[in-house]
Amino acid sequence: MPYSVGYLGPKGTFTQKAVDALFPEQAAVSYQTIPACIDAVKQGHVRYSVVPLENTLEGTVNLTLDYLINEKSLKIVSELVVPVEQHFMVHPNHRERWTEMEKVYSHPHALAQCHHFLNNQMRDAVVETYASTGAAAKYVSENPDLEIAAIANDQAAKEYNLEIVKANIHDFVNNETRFIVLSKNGAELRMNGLVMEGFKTKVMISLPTDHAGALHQVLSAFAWRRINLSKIESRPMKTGLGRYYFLIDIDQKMDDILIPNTIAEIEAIGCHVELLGSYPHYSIKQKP
Ligand SMILES: O=C(O)C(=O)C[C@]1(C(=O)O)C=C[C@@H](O)C=C1
Repeated sequence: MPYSVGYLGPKGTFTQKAVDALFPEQAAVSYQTIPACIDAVKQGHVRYSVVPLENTLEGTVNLTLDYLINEKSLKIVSELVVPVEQHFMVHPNHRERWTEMEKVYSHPHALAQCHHFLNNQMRDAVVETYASTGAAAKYVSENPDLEIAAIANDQAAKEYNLEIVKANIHDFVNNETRFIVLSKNGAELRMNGLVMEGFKTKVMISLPTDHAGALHQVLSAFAWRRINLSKIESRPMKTGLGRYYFLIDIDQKMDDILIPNTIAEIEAIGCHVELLGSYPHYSIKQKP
């Protein structure tokens, strides 16, 4: 049955690459911001939404995580890692004079992935953030008279008829972004055309105040059961200085005994535990 999928647009974003790989046959609906994508699935305008969660060079996309923490009605149902290659592009009129562009636009994460290039080759240009790489490329194509450039991917260059004047300007190779699929119905989502690499379960834990060694006890509840964790990070609760949520990725699927018993042990210390999703993960490999 056809359905629609929300993503951080417009056309030509890295999120669109993730959507094309995950949902090649469904209608993709573009939203201008990550919160708009999350609201669209929450309000039932789309069945799923795809948003970026983490990048190799820049780390967590805090906006996504902070929204997710507060959206109790949504769950992560799938995950896809996509290679990220950033290119410097201008309107074809400026092809010969690209080093003289006055402004460079892109998503903050994309700009942060290209520090060396910007510092060495575009030192005098003003760097300005845009809601997405695709939106930056679109703006550059719509303003051929301005001396401006965008950092975006090859699909954006094609979509908006821009010229890539410097390819692969990201600071380090193996640049990848992890995207998650959100839905109201928390059922795991397996993708047909992709090879599944494993399962994850993401939980969010808040510790009791004034409980010495609480985090140690949380981690040991996983450790003595030999449950592998692949990530632990903290985000502010935004209720007072020094108050943080801990987000933990468990390297296996939710089961009937092991993970529920671990959660019960953690809750017995006075922690609050919330399940953000138990889902398969996939990746698109880097080109050799
Ligand atoms: O702007 C885009 O193209 C996005 O899909 C967002 C995003 C991000 O938020 O990290 C995704 C991948 C790249 O790392 C740069 C930007």
